[in-house]
Amino acid sequence: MQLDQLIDIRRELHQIPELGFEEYKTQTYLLSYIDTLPQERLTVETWRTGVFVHVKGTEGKRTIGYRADIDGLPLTETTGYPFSSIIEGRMHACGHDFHMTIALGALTRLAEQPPEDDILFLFQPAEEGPGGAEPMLASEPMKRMKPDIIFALHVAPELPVGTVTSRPGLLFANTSELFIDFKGVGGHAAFPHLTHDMGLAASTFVTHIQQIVARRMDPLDSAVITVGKIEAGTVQNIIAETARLEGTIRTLSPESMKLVKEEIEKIARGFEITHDCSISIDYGSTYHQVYNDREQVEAFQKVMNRLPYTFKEAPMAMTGEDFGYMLKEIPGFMFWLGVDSDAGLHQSSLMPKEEALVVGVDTVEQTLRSL
Ligand SMILES: CC(=O)N[C@@H](CCC[C@H](N)C(=O)O)C(=O)O
Repeated sequence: MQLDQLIDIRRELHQIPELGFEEYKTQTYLLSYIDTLPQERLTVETWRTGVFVHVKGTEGKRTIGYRADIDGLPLTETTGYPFSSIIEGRMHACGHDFHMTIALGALTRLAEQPPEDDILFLFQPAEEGPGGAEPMLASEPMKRMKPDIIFALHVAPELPVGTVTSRPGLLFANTSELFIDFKGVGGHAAFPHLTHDMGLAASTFVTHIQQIVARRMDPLDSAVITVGKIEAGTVQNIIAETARLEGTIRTLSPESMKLVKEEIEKIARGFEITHDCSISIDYGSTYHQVYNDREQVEAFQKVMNRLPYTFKEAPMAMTGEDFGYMLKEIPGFMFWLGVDSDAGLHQSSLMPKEEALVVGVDTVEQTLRSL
């Protein structure tokens, strides 16, 4: 499969980003592309808005799994691409258009020239939230076709095209979403002493919880608490009766996640007294850490040594990935693929270099044939 064909697919997928478990157009696109491939060795099954594609190998002694996530983000694109998102307020700002295109490219090559092992492609919904990997793993088709080894990639804007990185052990963090609702007494802007301002409570809370990382965590450990959305009040001259914070917690171990949550809850109890309000906390979805199997990363490195690309050891990152749930049950690994973009992941001007698509397809295809 040539670069120009991959670019066409990527651009078509880039135009139709959809949120988790709403990937209807994406699923239709994937199915109609897969339908154009030689079908002799393929079994295609849908699962919710995702797709499983099983490729029957010539020997079929093992099954190797490859997972591509398919959802977009709630973000308005500012790339200025002529093939920008046509879906209002949605963007492929985490490279899942690349992930899907690379999977389709590798699938095309394997459908045309069969591998020895059976291969299972998983086009997985809802990686950005609420999490598609865990339910897909528990699904009936997955139980029936469960791979012996599994891997996945993620685009890396900070790496040059042609560079691939990974590491044995911990690659990505434990994550937990964080939703905090404040309820107090609002009122007239001119009489603050008669109210309990939830705008003030929530904004102070944001700065207070940062002290957990600075003063409650072991400095040799690490954590991130990010509040990505703050909402309070209705108009400029009414003191807010309610406020809501939305964020995410990242830690290097499940134990540290427990600690951070306990500390947030302690601060919330204190705030209920000092700000005379009630606070409720919901942790939304949580993702298990991405922990790479040493043996599989070493096997992957050997594959990379045979390809005309550069393999380097990756540092750990505080990104989260629900692929961690798959790696908890199936030995395997995740790797970063360099795509060289000035703008980073989750930025509205992310512009990965399309030459990286071929690097991705070569890497995935050769790894599926040789692990
Ligand atoms: C690779 C990547 O960017 N993944 C997301 C996963 C989000 C998990 C969840 N919605 C949360 O925010 O905790 C990330 O933000 O790291």
